[in-house]
Amino acid sequence: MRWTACSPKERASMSHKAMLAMLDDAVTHHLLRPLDLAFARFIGERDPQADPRLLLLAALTSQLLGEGHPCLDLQALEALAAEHAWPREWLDLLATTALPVSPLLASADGLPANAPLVLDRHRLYLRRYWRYECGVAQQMLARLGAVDIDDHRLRAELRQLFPPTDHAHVDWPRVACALAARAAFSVITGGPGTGKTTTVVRLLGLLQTLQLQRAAAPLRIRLAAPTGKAAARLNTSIARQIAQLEVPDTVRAAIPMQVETLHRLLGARADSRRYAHDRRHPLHLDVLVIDEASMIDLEMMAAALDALPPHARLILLGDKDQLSSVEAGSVLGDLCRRAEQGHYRADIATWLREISSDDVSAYVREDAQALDQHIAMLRHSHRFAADSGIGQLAAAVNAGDAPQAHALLAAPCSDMAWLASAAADTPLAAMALDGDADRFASGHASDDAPQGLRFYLQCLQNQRPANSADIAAYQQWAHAVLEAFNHFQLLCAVRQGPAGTERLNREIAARLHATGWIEADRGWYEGRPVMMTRNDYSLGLMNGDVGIALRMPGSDGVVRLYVAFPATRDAQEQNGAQVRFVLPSRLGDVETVYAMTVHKSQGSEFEHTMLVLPDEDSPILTRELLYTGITRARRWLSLVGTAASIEQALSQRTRRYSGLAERLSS
Ligand SMILES: Nc1ncnc2c1ncn2[C@@H]1O[C@H](COP(=O)(O)OP(=O)(O)OP(=O)(O)O)[C@@H](O)[C@H]1O
Repeated sequence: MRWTACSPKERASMSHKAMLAMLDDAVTHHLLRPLDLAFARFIGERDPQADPRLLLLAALTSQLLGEGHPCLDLQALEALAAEHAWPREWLDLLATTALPVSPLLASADGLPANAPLVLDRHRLYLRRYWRYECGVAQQMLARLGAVDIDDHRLRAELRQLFPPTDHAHVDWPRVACALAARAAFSVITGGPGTGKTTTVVRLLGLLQTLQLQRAAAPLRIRLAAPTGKAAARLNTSIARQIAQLEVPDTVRAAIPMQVETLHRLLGARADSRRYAHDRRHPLHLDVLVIDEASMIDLEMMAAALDALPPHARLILLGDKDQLSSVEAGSVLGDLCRRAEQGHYRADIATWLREISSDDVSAYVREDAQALDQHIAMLRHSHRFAADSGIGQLAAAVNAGDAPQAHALLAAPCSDMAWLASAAADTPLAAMALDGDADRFASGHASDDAPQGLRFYLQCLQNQRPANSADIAAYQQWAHAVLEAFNHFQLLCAVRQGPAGTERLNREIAARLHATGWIEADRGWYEGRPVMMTRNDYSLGLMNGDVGIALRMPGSDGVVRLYVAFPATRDAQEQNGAQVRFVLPSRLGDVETVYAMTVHKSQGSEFEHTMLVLPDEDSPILTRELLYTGITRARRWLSLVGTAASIEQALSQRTRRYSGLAERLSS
C-alpha cells in the first residue's frame, strides 16, 4: 500500500507491513534514507504489537538525527514537514490520537531502561542522544553555582590586567573574565578577531594568580580544540598572547601553551566510541579550555563533560553564529541563544560594577536565567577595521540585512571583491590559480596582495632544495609549501553541481596540468593537496588534517612521493621537526582540496578566501553557512555568487531542534 493511496481509516488500522511498504515508498522518493527504513523495520520486529505509527516516528527520528537534530520535536511537526516535504498524510497519521505505547518507547524517566526510543515531554529521541543531552545538561547545571572567590583580590587583579580607561563603554573582555572567575562554567563567545584568545589568556593569568596568592599548588590547566587545524591555530595565537601577558613569571610559567585535539585529550581509541577518560577515569586537571566550541557536537560534549572531574572549571570559547557541528547537536548555539541581549540579573550587574567598574545595566533582564550569568559576548572586532568590507559584510549577513549586504558588495572595497557569477571568460579554475587580485579596489604592494593557488605552487617549484640537500632542508621546504598553501583557499557551499567542490577540484587539477604546474591531474602527483576524511589513529592523523604531496628522497636515498603534513606539537617538541612525511599508499581516506566545503573549513582561517555559492536553490545555503564562509577570510574575501543566492542564504536559517536549552533554563 502506498501512503498516497490509504484513507485515514485504513491508516489507523494499518499493519506493520503496510506501514513499512509506505516507508519503503518514501525511500524510493528520497523522502527517507534506507537507514531510516531499516530502523523502523527493527522497531517493528522487536515489538510486533507496536502501533504502526511508532515505526513512522522511529523513521523520522532517525532521519532528523542524520541531519544533525538530536530529537524529533513533536510540537514542530508542521515546520519539519514543510522543511522536508513530508506528505500531509504523515502529519494526519501522527495527529490522530495519543502517542503509541510500547515497551520500545521509554518516558522521560528513561524507563523501560532498554527501550531504544525515549519520549521526553514533546521530544522523541534515540536513547543514546537522550542520554547525551541529559548528561550535558546535568553536568552544566552542576557547575552553575558561584565558586568561592575573594572579591577584593579579584578586583585588584582585574585592575592589573585591564588598566582603567577614560571611556565609559563596557569592557566586555573584562566582564568575561570577571564572570568566568566567579563560576565553574563559562562561555566566551564572539565573532572573528573579537579577542576570545586574548581574553582567555588573561583569564588564565587571573585564575593562576589568584591560586598562587593562596599559596596553593598551581592550577592544572589543559587547552583543547575539536580539530587538529583549530588546535594548531590556537597554539600559535596562545603562545603570542602569553608572551604579551603582564603577569609575574611564575604565573606565566604555569599557563600551558600546548593545545591538543579533544580526541587526544580524552584518549580516543580506534574503532571505539569510548574514550580512555570518562567518569571513572577523569582527566587530571583543574581547568579545561575548549576553543572553537561551535564545532563540538552533542556526543563529544557529553564525553568531555563526563571526563571532567567534578571540581574542574570548564571554559568554552567560540563564535555562536557559525555553522553548527557536523554531527548532531548545536551545543554552543543552544548555550548562547540569549547572549546578544546579555540577560544578566540585577545582582550580577551590581557585582560587576563593584568588581570591574563595568555598567551592564542595559543588559539586565527580568527573565534572566542562571545560565545567562555564565555567558559573555565580545562585541568589538580587532581584526577588521570599522570600514573593512569583510567585517561589515559579516555583520550584515548575521543580521540578515540583505539591502546592506548588497550595498557593501556593490561598493568598491580594498578587502572584498564580488563577482555576481563566474563568466565563461574567467572560469573559476583560472580565478583560483591567479587569486583574482585585480578585482580588489585599491592597489596592493606586489609582495602583499591577495594570492591564489599559484602562490604555493611557486613556492614548491622555486624553493625546492638541491638534490644533495639534507632532510632539514626538505623539512623547511615542505613547511614553507604548507604555509603558502594556507594563504589561499577556495571554499564551496556544496559538494555537487557546477559550483561544488567535486567539479571544481577536477577543473582546477585539469587547468594546473594543462598549464604545466602539476605533472598529472588524477591519482597521486607532486603538489596534490589532500585532506584526511577520517581519523587515522595509527598514523596520528585526524579528520580535517591537510597535507601536500612532495617528491623527495627517503632515508634510503630513493626519490619518491611523500605527503607532507604539519607535525603534531609533540613531534615538534621531541625532534624539532615541523613537518611529517607519510607515504601516499598509507593514506586511505583523503580527498583533493584545491576546493573544500565551508563545513570542512570550520576552525581554519586563510589570508585570502574565495567563497563560491551555488546558483540554484539549495537548502544548504543558509545565513550561518555564508557567515562561516565569509569569516574564514583574514584579510581578503572574493565572493562569487549571484544576488539571488546571497538573498536566499540570508533568508534561510540553520535550525537544530534540541531540548538542551530548555533543560538548562531555570
Ligand atoms: N583589547 C584589545 N585591544 C587591542 N587589540 C586586541 C585586543 N584584544 C585582542 N586584540 C588583538 O586582536 C587580534 C585578534 O585577537 P584574538 O586572536 O584574541 O581574537 P579571537 O576572537 O580569538 O580571534 P579568532 O577569530 O581568530 O579566533 C589579535 O591580534 C589581538 O592581539
